[in-house]
Amino acid sequence: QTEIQWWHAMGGANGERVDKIAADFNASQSEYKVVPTYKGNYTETMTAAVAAFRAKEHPHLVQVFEVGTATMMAAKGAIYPVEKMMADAGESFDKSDYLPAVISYYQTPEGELLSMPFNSSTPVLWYNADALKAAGVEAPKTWDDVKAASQALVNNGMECGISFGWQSWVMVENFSAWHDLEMGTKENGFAGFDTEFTFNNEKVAARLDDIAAMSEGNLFKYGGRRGDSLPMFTNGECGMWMNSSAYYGSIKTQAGFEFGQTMLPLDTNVADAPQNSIIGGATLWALAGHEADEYKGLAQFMTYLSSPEVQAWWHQETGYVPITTAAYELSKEQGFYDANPGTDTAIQQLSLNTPTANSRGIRFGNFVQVRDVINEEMEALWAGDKTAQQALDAAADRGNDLLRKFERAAK
Ligand SMILES: O=P(O)(O)OC[C@H](O)CO
Repeated sequence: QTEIQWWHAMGGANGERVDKIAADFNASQSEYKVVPTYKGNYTETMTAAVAAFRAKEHPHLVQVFEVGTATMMAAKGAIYPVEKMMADAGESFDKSDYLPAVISYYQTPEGELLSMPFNSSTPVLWYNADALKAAGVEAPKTWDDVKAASQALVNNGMECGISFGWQSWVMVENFSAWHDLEMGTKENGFAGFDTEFTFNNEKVAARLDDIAAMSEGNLFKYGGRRGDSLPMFTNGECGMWMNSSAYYGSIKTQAGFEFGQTMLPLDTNVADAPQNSIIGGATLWALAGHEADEYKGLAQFMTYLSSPEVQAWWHQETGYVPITTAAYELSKEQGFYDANPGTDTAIQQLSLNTPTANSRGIRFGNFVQVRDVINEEMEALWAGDKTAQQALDAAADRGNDLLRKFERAAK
């Protein structure tokens, strides 16, 4: 049997689901064996793969989060563009089967698809339906609604109104896309690596200052950089939580209350209507330097993984979006959205309008490091050490240095 190594970043229940996908594929044929290995969180998995490539001990397939795209693209010689890999392996593959919001994020300017869509998400607003009902408020649609609902929740005895995680993704990257604001020049980096950040504008600053002010009386409570604040929501401390649609699986098993999800709130000072949100999550990158026969097995596995049945199952279990139209249609046919209202929020948000240059996505070099910088500066804001403008200006300056460093290295 030919082994195919798959490094991934899915811990807990999602790790078990990844194992099941591999095991089911392995049971479906006898030539190949996919071996999934959990390598830590997204950053750790990506770092491990880069180090392994240098040592020539790299896997065939690695899961990389969306902000690692520019870095992976620049790692010439290390990656095997998935579209080419499928063609070379003689595996039939049609890009148009996949969601445009996902495909467009992972294509070169010439239209070549670099990595295989697998677990794409988008941030949504999760709410404790029981708590909102008890406080006499509806699920919020605007930031004014969010503030009013937070106040009502706290007045009604809750410890906190709202929290969020992945704050650069939710409150800078997606806030910008949702309100059709530019995050950086050169079409958010898609038109070239010689780009500069522009997210330090007064609209983003005003919203973040307002959130910082909501710390008063715990209308807002900060709870960490990734999904760390999930328990604050599921334990019933905060009535609302903004984070990835992919927390669906965890919330379903951990929340002892009726919950719902709705679209990201609109800042009516910035726009009259939302644009569209952008994806997060990860895709699967084939790495170069293995045997042709192994890629043949990998290509077959890619086809299996993208099948409507596997994708619909993964989507319905996890809250990641169905990455193909067929998986979305199958989920509709299976009655998933009727039985679980709100579970199509992510896909609705992603396809709300034709994306603009501001809402297609972002492609910035060194963005994994830039996110650390944005996290640090936002934490200075939440701690009351900086105003939002000061924090954003510092993040943009430090981020621009990282962009220049990336540009120099890519030349
Ligand atoms: O929790 P995920 O997998 O939806 O990912 C969230 C962010 O997009 C990671 O960059």
